[in-house]
Amino acid sequence: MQTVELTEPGVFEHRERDRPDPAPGEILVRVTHVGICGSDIHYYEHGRIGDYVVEEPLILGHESAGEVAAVGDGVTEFEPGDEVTLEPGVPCGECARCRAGEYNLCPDVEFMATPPDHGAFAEYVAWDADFAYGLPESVSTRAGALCEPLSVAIHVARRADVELGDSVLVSGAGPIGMLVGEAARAAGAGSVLVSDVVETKLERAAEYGATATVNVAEESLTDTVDEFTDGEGVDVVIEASGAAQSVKSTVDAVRRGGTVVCVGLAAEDEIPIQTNEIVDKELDFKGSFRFRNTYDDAVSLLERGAVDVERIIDFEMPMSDLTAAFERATEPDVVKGMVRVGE
Ligand SMILES: NC(=O)C1=CN([C@@H]2O[C@H](COP(=O)(O)OP(=O)(O)OC[C@H]3O[C@@H](n4cnc5c(N)ncnc54)[C@H](O)[C@@H]3O)[C@@H](O)[C@H]2O)C=CC1
Ligand SMILES: CC(=O)[C@H](N)C(=O)O
Repeated sequence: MQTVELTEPGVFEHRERDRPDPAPGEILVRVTHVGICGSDIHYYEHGRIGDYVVEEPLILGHESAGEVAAVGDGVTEFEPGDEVTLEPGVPCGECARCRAGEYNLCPDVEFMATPPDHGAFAEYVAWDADFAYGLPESVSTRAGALCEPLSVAIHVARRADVELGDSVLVSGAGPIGMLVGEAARAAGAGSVLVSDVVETKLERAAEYGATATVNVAEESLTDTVDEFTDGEGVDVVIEASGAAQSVKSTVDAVRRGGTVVCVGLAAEDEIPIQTNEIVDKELDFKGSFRFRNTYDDAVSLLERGAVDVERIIDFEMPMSDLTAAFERATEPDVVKGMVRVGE
């Protein structure tokens, strides 16, 4: 089968590998669509993310969907021809965090496209059937591939305990911020204010349903939030940019007794923050990491039309042009690039 592998920063090589056989409990999936994630771009440009270093050729891509080509022994829930989306992390199932149900925090998780685990820019992937989810006819594999970033967003909305009518500030209008806005609305948020520093991203956020937007490179976030909430502060802040200034400003933007959830990953290891304000305002200040138990709900949101992931996709290119697709995905206006695998 054809694969595309990152051999060094900025270099993809097209290679032939043996098609995998599905082991007992696995399905073999003919991959049709893979979204390009910011982490794929980071590996492509830098060959590493923190301690995860690409030392051997690595197949990137973890936002994937396709068609079942074969099933391994013991798999009864799928048959060849079914369309599926793949949850990219398979946890150990045995550690304390897995036993507690927090499997997204498993230290031994095998996560696609995270060295040394390969991802989905390949014609076929053999994957644990328990981490595959059937797509109904109304949900395409192109949309189904984006159950992954949608899952990140659903988990964030759950961590934030978004309640009916809540005012929510989402910082960062990349794919995660866009989908967080959608998940917050689906959870009942009354209003969603989106901040960014790129005007075109804010225009996209407004088209996508943001109640209001603020360009924090040009306007004061505090003044906008005050105006938006009559000086109260928002009920929930979701930090989805990873920008240090944005992380710091969460504490000012949220109301007393409100909730801040950080999903963005900062370039810095440490960001100074007003801890006394967190105490004085009695904030719930949380992180959100990947997702757990979200895929069924992500598929259901797409099936019901409650979330439209198509609107964040800027382009689709074939895997045979993966370098061009990655270069295009780095353009500042682009929110999400999609790769078509196979015919
Ligand atoms: N915790 C988790 O499980 C996950 C975390 N991430 C992280 O979430 C963040 C968002 O992911 P993507 O949307 O893919 O990234 P992205 O880079 O596409 O989007 C970030 C957005 O933030 C904007 N931004 C930059 N400075 C800003 C500021 N001061 N205020 C407001 N917005 C600002 C950028 O213009 C951009 O539109 C990244 O840091 C990523 O690493 C992504 C996936 C999972
Ligand atoms: C979930 C992601 O998008 C990210 N690549 C990660 O490794 O957590």
